[in-house]
Amino acid sequence: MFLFIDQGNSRCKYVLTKSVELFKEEAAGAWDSKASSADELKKHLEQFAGFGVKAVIISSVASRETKDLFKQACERTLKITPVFATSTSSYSAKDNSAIGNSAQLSRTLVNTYAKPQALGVDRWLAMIAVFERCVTDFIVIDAGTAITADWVNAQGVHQGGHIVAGKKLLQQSLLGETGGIAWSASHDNQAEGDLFGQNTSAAVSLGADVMVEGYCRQLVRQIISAYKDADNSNNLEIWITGGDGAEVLQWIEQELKLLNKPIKVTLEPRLVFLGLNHWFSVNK
Ligand SMILES: Nc1ncnc2c1ncn2[C@@H]1O[C@H](COP(=O)(O)OP(=O)(O)OP(=O)(O)O)[C@@H](O)[C@H]1O
Ligand SMILES: CC(C)(CO)[C@@H](O)C(=O)NCCC(=O)O
Ligand SMILES: [K+]
Repeated sequence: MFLFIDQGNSRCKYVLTKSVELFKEEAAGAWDSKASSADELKKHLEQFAGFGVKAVIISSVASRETKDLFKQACERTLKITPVFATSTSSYSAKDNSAIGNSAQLSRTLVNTYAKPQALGVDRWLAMIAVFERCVTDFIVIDAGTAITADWVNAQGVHQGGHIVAGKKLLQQSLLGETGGIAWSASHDNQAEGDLFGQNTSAAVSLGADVMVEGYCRQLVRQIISAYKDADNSNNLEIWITGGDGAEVLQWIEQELKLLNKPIKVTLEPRLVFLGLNHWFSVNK
């Protein structure tokens, strides 16, 4: 069995699979990333002890210390040293005629960061997964604790991206960093209000909703504007993943409809895992 792990800022998600080639999920689940003391981590990993795990492959955006803690816990409980995926300067796609790639035998995804490893590995893996499934320009949006959007052209060159705070981070930054808001919110039993908050909790949470909706809609406008002079604006796909992907999909689709732009949008919750699987296929 192979254990694939996506260690995000809030949740640690896993997939167990018998075969890297087929990547069929035998089991999948998640736990809270914050609960990461050595003991708690050990408990989480012990659930895999009876599965005959041969390798542990991990995408982690955690700190060096948290990664080390994970490595030690893995070595103690499963007797396996996990392999951590890293962002690299390029990735060569498999020859895949199923997606219309018979003409271009070698396709390469290019990381344009001056320091390639500085690009979040989850972003890189999500790009790899889409690159393996799409031969046009694409945008990949990962809506997790942070929301990231990355733009890759048909030649495979990363054009850059955005990193924005997701809903929970937006709320935490207000409630955590400003004493007055936290004090006011501490008087709220529950959020009151529908469109506009009638107490602090609701004002902060409804505001965060509008921020995320606004970012998604404006992102679509920015993309459409970038393609306005191109005759190939239909040669663009949008791919979405992450815990809040379904909600982001809704805003993106509404905005595209409003602008009458029939761009193909795909929600694929497993993009980071699919990318991690491709990464492992070439790095094992
Ligand atoms: N079962 C769940 N538990 C917790 N959050 C969930 C769950 N299902 C969906 N979500 C949503 O997922 C969001 C977190 O997304 P995700 O799990 O992709 O983030 P993450 O683990 O922090 O990853 P990253 O740090 O890579 O963004 C939360 O804001 C929440 O709204
Ligand atoms: C932005 C996050 C936190 C998203 O999970 C992650 O990709 C990350 O830590 N990135 C490093 C910074 C960068 O990608 O430019
Ligand atoms: K993620």
